[in-house]
Amino acid sequence: MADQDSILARISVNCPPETQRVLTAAWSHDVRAVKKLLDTPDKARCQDPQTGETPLHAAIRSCGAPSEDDTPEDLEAAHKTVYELLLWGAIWNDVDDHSETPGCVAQRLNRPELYNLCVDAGVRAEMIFGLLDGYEKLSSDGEDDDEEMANGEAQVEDGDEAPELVSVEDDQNGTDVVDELVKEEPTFQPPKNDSDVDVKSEAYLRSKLTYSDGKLVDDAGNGVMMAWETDVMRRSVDALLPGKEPGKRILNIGFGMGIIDTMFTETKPARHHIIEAHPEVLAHISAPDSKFGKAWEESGPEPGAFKVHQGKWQDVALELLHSGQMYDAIYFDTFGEDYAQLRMFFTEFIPGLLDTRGIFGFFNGLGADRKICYDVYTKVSEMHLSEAGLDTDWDEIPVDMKELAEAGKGEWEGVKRRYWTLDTYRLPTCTFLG
Ligand SMILES: C[S@@+](CC[C@H](N)C(=O)[O-])C[C@H]1O[C@@H](n2cnc3c(N)ncnc32)[C@H](O)[C@@H]1O
Repeated sequence: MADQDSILARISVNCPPETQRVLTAAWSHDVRAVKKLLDTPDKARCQDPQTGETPLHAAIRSCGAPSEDDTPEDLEAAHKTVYELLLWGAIWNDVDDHSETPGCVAQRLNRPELYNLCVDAGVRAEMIFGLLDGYEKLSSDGEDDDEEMANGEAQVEDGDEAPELVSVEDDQNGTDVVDELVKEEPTFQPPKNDSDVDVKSEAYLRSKLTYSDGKLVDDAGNGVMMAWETDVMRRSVDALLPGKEPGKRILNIGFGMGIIDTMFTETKPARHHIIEAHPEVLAHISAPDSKFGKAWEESGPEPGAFKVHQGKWQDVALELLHSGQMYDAIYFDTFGEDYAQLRMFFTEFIPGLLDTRGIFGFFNGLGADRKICYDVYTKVSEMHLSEAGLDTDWDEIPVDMKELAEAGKGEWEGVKRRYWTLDTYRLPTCTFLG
């Protein structure tokens, strides 16, 4: 086992004794001790303040890579420990000081059974978040609560902070004010990485964009669209229009560099609608040398058949829905929006806009900066798609990582965030069930 994975390297001398006890029990797969120590979810979520090791990391890491010394009993004990920790609310995606989640450790050590337990825990957690999200929207002050919670989670760096002096006031008689020394436990500060950049839709739609060298980049340096995705776009067109018969009705959401729209025009559709919201992309579309300007719109088989709808899809698609438009192929690829928006498109728009024999696809970049997140989101999106009455086929496409392997280099030169890190793209093809 590499040094960085040894118990000495992972449980630091600064680790509070209670956390140390849970980590050590998890590390040695002592299921009885783990059960005894875990009496609240907090315990299953404890972290070494220096290494960020959680009991879940410890239980997986201590297995090491598969070896001849493994016995079925060891593996069963490891499995049971991980299961017990998850039962007690251990968090599937906490990262340690090497920016690894427990699932990343299982993947690196080639422990697929433990990796799959982490994926399943991730799916459960994200499905529950999805439900809570839905309920939050019903509450008028949900957003404030969220903000307060986020602010309240400020973390203490390192273990050398001075104990904090707090005043405890007795409200009953208003007189008894006691100053108490409260020793705050040090907490782990996860390392910052480039995937922490949070792009917000409204800010993106106001940002300045640059088209250059096979890239569309916003003013914060985020890659909005990149030429390396051309193969994914080609395969998406193949999946959406098998046989490439002319005369299909196509809706594409998000123009970007116009890569997929150019491919769609080659199939000679009867209707080709594009929805785009960014003013600079729209200016690019209507520039004199654009293939999608006025002349293209006027070249459609009937007025309005070829059209760039200006505005956010949330508004435009609603109008299309209300006016009874239907499509044989719909593709969705926006930028700066969270998964909740995509899910809303699945459940609230696809059933009305897609012909019963139509095909829907989307750019599947969900969680693509970490394999376990990608695997979790594949399952979560498949479940939400089936809620919308859709059956999903996933086609695995190899991605040539030669020019994509290192942040800031190759294709990523001039791009802040490496939003893709995986050598396989999972392409979704969705059709109505039954
Ligand atoms: C990743 S690019 C699309 C790339 C495209 N598939 C191609 O082949 O070039 C995303 C596009 O979605 C647009 N967009 C982002 N949010 C949007 C929204 N709410 N409504 C409509 N378009 C949006 C962006 O401005 C951008 O042009």
